[in-house]
Amino acid sequence: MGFEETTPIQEKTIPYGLQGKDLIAQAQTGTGKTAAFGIPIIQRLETDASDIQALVLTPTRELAVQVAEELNRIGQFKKIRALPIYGGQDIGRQIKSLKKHPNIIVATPGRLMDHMRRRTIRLQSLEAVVLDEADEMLNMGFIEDIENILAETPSERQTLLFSATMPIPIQRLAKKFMRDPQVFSVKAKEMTVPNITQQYMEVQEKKKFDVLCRLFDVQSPKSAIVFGRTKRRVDELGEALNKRGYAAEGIHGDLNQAKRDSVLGKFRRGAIDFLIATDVAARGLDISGVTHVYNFDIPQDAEGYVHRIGRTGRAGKEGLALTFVTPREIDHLHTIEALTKRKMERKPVPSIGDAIEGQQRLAVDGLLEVVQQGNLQGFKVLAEELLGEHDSAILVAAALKMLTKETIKEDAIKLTAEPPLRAKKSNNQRYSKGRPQNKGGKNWGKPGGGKGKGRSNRSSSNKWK
Ligand SMILES: Nc1ncnc2c1ncn2[C@@H]1O[C@H](COP(=O)(O)OP(=O)(O)OP(=O)(O)O)[C@@H](O)[C@H]1O
Ligand SMILES: [Mg+2]
Repeated sequence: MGFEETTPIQEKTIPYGLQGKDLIAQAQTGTGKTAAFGIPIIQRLETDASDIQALVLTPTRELAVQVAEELNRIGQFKKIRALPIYGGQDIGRQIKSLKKHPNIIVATPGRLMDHMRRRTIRLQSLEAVVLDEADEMLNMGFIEDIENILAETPSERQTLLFSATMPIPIQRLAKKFMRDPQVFSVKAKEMTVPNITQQYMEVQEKKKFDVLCRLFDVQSPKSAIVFGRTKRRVDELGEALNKRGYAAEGIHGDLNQAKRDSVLGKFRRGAIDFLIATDVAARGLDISGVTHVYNFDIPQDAEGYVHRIGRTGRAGKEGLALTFVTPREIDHLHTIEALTKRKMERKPVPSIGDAIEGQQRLAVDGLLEVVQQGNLQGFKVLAEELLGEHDSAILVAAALKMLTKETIKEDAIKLTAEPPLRAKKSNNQRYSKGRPQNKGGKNWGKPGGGKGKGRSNRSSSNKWK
């Protein structure tokens, strides 16, 4: 897989995982938690057992697919097979695949329980259960389902909990169905990785859309995720961006699965530059090359913030996260900062002039790239002819004008306003109590390493430090 060394969380947890011990592991987004549970589980499994031996639960369908793919990559030479089981997919097809005896099931709770009721999945031989995004899975929405599922599994199973956020009350709750778990958690100060630049911008609700477009023009992100609060917001925003000529598509829970798959597929392939999403895409998704995350609407809480911005800056790469905050939401922003113990840098709203300048810069870059590629022989005669009749600076200026995206007309588009989010009472106890076991690996988290840009990141030897 091109991995050259373990990440800190892998180094800490794999030995315990191999011993079959229970674990609660909190480590920053994009630091390889999937392999941290996947490697020891796969190492311990028997290849020729016909029962399901391990179960991974995830909060979303897309994450189930992604985790199953990663487990299949890890287990390929041992011939371990992981099967994703999730809602929105044809159940008959799933039953067929289940008959081929996968070793590991990666499931969303609802569809799994459906199979349990039909007796098409039995969990009586399970060796290990993983809750990926454990705090989310143990949140109100899922807890009952999780309890029902765990009740059907052997009590001597290994239970592994992983997430980038693990509030103390959730850890306490989790211990009830674990056996003397080893806890690895990061200090609140290190909840986000340092390679994500965190900024915010104070913007009035009705100005957000124009400011977003200007930002796109100034920053020209290669690949960005824009998070909105509601499904309506995502729909409207996607449509509005298309009208302005940006390659964007939306993803949220009301779209059918085929649509969700196709949108995410296009984004992964780079066929669209902007993914507009609700929090359905906030957790776990590992899409290489996401350079920017924009919080068009401020997230509900600090956990949501950590996961959303964690879609960029993964595996040691750099990323930029920018959060819009309306004047009435400033307090809410400060409660998020208080929990992550990290300040976001305040940025001024870019002007139309900045946007135009950004577009012109982009045109210049484009022109210079073509110059560098060379192979212009076919145009040279024409060029010389033109230069005989016109001033050279005028000619280049005209070419640049043609290459520059037309200045946006900031009118016409109106999104339905979202009411401001109110700051909840700050709850600093959520992370600061208890003793974080984060000894060793002291360099991890400090900027300096992992600066290598571009594709070859996986082979730069100190990227995890
Ligand atoms: N030891 C390693 N060396 C290099 N790359 C790695 C290593 N382990 C994992 N990766 C890669 O790092 C990326 C992020 O991993 P992963 O998705 O498991 O992160 P995560 O910690 O689960 O993040 P999140 O909290 O967002 O779910 C993946 O592309 C994965 O293949
Ligand atoms: Mg993950």
